[in-house]
Amino acid sequence: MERKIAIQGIQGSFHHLVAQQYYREDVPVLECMSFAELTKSLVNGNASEGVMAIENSIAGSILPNYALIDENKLQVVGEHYIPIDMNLMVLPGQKLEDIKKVYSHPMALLQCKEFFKQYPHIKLIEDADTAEVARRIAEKESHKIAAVASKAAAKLFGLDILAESIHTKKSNATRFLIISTKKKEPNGDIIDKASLKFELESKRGSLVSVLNILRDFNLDMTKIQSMPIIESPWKYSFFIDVTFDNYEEFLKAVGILEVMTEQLTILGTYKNSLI
Ligand SMILES: O=C(O)C(=O)C[C@]1(C(=O)O)C=C[C@@H](O)C=C1
Repeated sequence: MERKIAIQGIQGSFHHLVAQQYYREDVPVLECMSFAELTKSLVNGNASEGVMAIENSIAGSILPNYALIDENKLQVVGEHYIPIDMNLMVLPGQKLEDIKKVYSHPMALLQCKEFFKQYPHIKLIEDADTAEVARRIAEKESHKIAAVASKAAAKLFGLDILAESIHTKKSNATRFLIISTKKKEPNGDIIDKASLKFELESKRGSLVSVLNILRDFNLDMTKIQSMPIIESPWKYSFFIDVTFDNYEEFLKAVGILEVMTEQLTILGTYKNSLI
């Protein structure tokens, strides 16, 4: 039997949408109610690959997800970007004036902060998943409560959309990683992006030296994220993404970075999906 793809949330969530676009419309999914549960399902072998949000253009990086990938020694085997459209939805018949509480995923609420400033009487409550709230409202026939979720979720659970596209900037987008316990199998895809992690001694110019190597070997850094090393206060590890045209040059740069940095790990090499 085909193994499932782990997603955060349920059908109708943005993770589900990504799984459908990245694999195929009817891909079998394993619904997980937290990112920690998602990574656990991969480690336990209950899913073959997972879809995990890593950064949103309005709300920023999901820092705990860097730690989850690192701690569980997972590999990044792909990436996918989607525009995110947030909608306020309710049980049919409810009006905006009736709404007292709105539940959604914390990243979703962050993306709609500006919209809710107009309605200070509405309480925003963080929940595990956008679509799961929509399903709960429908199943329990909850009044005075709304969800922030995708249009697909409203359709799936028969809710009415009270306000469309309520995210702060119209260009809202989220980057998702495709993760696995195994390295990417060659499947004919071009490999032109990599995610790396390393630690640096707190020494003048140590990060600049790394950046110079990236430049010298024609690697384009698309993202840098520092993370505190919890065992050593005020010491940081760095997660970087680079794109390149020449895989050999990438390998040469890695060889040098191995000497210049501490604990260099290749978190994955895969196809760049940002056009
Ligand atoms: O709750 C969902 O529907 C999700 O897929 C989670 C999630 C996230 O983790 O960032 C996915 C994309 C959006 O940025 C908002 C929420």
